[in-house]
Amino acid sequence: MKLSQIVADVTSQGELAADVEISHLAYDSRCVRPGTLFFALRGVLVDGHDYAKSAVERGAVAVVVEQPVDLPDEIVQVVVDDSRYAMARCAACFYDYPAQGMLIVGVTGTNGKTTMTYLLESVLKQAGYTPAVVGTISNRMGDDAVEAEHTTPESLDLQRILAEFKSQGADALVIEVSSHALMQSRVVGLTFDVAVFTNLTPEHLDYHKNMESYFAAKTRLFKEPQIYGDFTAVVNTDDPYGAKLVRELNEPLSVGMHRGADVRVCDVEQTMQGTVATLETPQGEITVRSPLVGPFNLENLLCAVGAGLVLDLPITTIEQGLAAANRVPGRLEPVDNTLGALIVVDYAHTGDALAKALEAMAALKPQRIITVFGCGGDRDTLKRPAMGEVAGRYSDLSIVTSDNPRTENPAKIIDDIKVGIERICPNLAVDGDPDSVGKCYVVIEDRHEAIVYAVNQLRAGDLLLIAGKGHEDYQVIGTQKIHFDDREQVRLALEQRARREDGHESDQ
Ligand SMILES: CC(=O)N[C@H]1[C@@H](OP(=O)(O)OP(=O)(O)OC[C@H]2O[C@@H](n3ccc(=O)[nH]c3=O)[C@H](O)[C@@H]2O)O[C@H](CO)[C@@H](O)[C@@H]1O[C@H](C)C(=O)N[C@@H](C)C(=O)N[C@H](CCC(=O)O)C(=O)O
Ligand SMILES: Nc1ncnc2c1ncn2[C@@H]1O[C@H](COP(=O)(O)OP(=O)(O)OP(=O)(O)O)[C@@H](O)[C@H]1O
Ligand SMILES: N[C@H](CCC[C@H](N)C(=O)O)C(=O)O
Ligand SMILES: [Mg+2]
Repeated sequence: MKLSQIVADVTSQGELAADVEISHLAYDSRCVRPGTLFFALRGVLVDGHDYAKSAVERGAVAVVVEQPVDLPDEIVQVVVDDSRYAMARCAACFYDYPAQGMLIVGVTGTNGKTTMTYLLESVLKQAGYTPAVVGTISNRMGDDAVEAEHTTPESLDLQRILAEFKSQGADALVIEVSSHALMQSRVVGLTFDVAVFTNLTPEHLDYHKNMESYFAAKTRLFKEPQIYGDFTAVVNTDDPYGAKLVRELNEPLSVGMHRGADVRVCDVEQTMQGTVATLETPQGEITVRSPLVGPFNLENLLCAVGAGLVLDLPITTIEQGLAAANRVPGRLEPVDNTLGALIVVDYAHTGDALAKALEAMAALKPQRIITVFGCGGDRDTLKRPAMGEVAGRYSDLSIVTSDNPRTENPAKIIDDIKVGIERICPNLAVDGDPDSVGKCYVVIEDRHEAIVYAVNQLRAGDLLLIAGKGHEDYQVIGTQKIHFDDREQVRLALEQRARREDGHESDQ
């Protein structure tokens, strides 16, 4: 495709020094090959403009830059105000505007996005669509999935992924829109038919600095109709930031437990088997039956109903779609065992998510709650003491361990968590003595050992929550990614315990 065609939306024709043929787009110099148009992005760590020369050495024939760089004369430089915005527009053109003609549903908020995408995928399927799903777990159509690197892909990758999905028959997209994505124009080029705001609680404050900027980032999706479309927003007004957002929008659809919400709960019954709820909506009563458990999932179900209504889907379609939705991998996922305990793996990796998951579990009134968790490295450090405090408050025994330490020292991350947990339980458990359990914690840095220890503590009637990694089948230690799956680790620990106990019995 000619450069002039690709950049037509971001610059005027006359400004191009020459028109060249472009066969590939890239924003990372290491991915450049001959015939590439390279986008220089200013990053948090480095400035892509510093890599333009290296991109050219690898075969880039043109560059999109925010200021001219020192390059050979034959390299065409397209100067724009914002390279990320320009990249999104150019990628949409290069991949032949794959989002055009698709029904597009966006989900933003701190927690519940992935869960919502599974619910909405099922509702859209019920309505006869062939939806693609883009989010934290994977980018997929049905069961055909590619593991995701980010919750929301970089615009160039997103447009390429969408083009592939479209060629395979996708006519709808359900996409998680992270705050990073909105700050970095990753979803520019998509015009939404509906978007949902789930909630906003502290997370990613390393990047956004404070809650107001985080709120501003998340809500850009709803406040820039010239970019993202003039759709009706679905907002969870039980959340204080959701309540603030509805006051700032034109005729959104509010959902919540409270009487003032457009979609509200009249009646609900929740067990470990699922949720049955009757909702009042502007279109009449809806009965929700879902395998999802816990009060927070009722919020997610309300949001999904709201989105279905905004899309004008029949009530029976919404009901059947929600009933058919699968449980989301790694979200309150039970692991079978013969100990008479409930063992659950969950992706809670913020203070609020951990509180919501533990509240849901506490409602089952287990004998004791044992929680294994850590916090990711190279991420918001403020959530560490917050998660520590929450775990301490709800658990009889907390086992503090590593999550994905990435390039940080795991012991330092654990020290940050201890600041919060020690506000609640200043006592360290006496190692190995189950009777020491009672509002206390232990530190076991190795996550495998932590899970083994937790499983060995379990008695009938106990609940074990292993939080933070959910569906992840890896652990990032330093810059290495090793295979690690909490669910597998639990099974291994259960087998080990069973073998040991069998051995003891046969000794007697
Ligand atoms: C904080 C953040 O969002 N970082 C993302 C951002 O990085 P950045 O702008 O800081 O880029 P940088 O690393 O400084 O590099 C600047 C530019 O130079 C280029 N470069 C760099 C080195 C080189 O040799 N050659 C080269 O061309 C880079 O490709 C980039 O274009 O843009 C990069 C290119 O797209 C992303 O890879 C990177 O994701 C990092 C790895 C990351 O961890 N992001 C996480 C925090 C993230 O995005 N999370 C959200 C939310 C998660 C959720 O709540 O679910 C997500 O959507 O996943
Ligand atoms: N509506 C909700 N409110 C609070 N916590 C929730 C809600 N929904 C899910 N959670 C908790 O948050 C965890 C993550 O849920 P989910 O993956 O759906 O959220 P997400 O917004 O996609 O997260 P991420 O930002 O990591 O992509 C769950 O495992 C659960 O513990
Ligand atoms: N999307 C989140 C996921 C965090 C998951 C947790 N296991 C961690 O590694 O911190 C992030 O990238 O911050
Ligand atoms: Mg997600």
